[in-house]
Amino acid sequence: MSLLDVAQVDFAYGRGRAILSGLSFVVEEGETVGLVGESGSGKTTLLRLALGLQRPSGGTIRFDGAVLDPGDRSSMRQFRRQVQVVFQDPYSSLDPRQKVGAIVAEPLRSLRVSGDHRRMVEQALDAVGLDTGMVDRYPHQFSGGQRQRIAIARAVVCRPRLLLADEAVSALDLSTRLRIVELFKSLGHTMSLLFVSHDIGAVAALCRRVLILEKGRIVEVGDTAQVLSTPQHPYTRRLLDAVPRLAFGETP
Ligand SMILES: Nc1ncnc2c1ncn2[C@@H]1O[C@H](COP(=O)(O)OP(=O)(O)OP(=O)(O)O)[C@@H](O)[C@H]1O
Repeated sequence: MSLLDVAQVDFAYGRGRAILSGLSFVVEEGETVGLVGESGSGKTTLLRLALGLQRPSGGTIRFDGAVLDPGDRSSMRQFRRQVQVVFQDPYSSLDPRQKVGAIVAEPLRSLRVSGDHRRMVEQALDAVGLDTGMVDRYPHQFSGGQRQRIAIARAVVCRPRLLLADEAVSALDLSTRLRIVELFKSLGHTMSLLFVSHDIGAVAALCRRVLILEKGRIVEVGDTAQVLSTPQHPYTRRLLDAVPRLAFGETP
């Protein structure tokens, strides 16, 4: 049984045009999967469906074998503990009025997780390479890369089984991006990761498998090294030609 199982999913906003069509893929427990596509291809929409924030117009999404039902509040609360997300912008995603400790503890409070929250926050900060003494500081006292570490600490504090990352390194400068990619790599040892990015270099460094999304359809899936070295679909070839290849080291 796969951890996340997206089967024949279609989606449209309201009565609008199809945004996602016939999408099928899985993310296995412990796997790191990249999702690459141009702006507007439907990446964020797909993540919203995987988070249960939107309901598919057709098809099903299963998490750990159970169909995701955004209308079922108690199963959604269980689910939210297991699936967390990191967004692109480390500036707008953190509440400037809250101290780091409160920000990172927020999922523990809202999901009513029992246990020693202070200790869990310290463990999460430690996991993302931040000093635990930073709990009493405010987001504006940190750089973009550190803020993204805070956002990642908040996402991992309740030890999710699946982490969704939506362009989570795209707003960072190159050297910071490399360090955050390394952080995701280390987190990938303890959780599954669906890493959405138009940054093929970051995907190559992080993800063993990659899905290529064009206008809401998956046009290519495969081993990242293979897809990047011998792309089969013309859209993948165009994407690779258009994106500067960054020196991210070896594919895993
Ligand atoms: N709330 C909405 N209502 C109607 N259409 C929307 C809504 N949100 C997104 N769309 C449309 O859905 C399509 C896919 O958008 P989405 O944000 O999922 O793409 P994306 O691949 O994540 O793009 P980007 O990389 O620019 O964020 C776009 O054409 C967008 O205009």
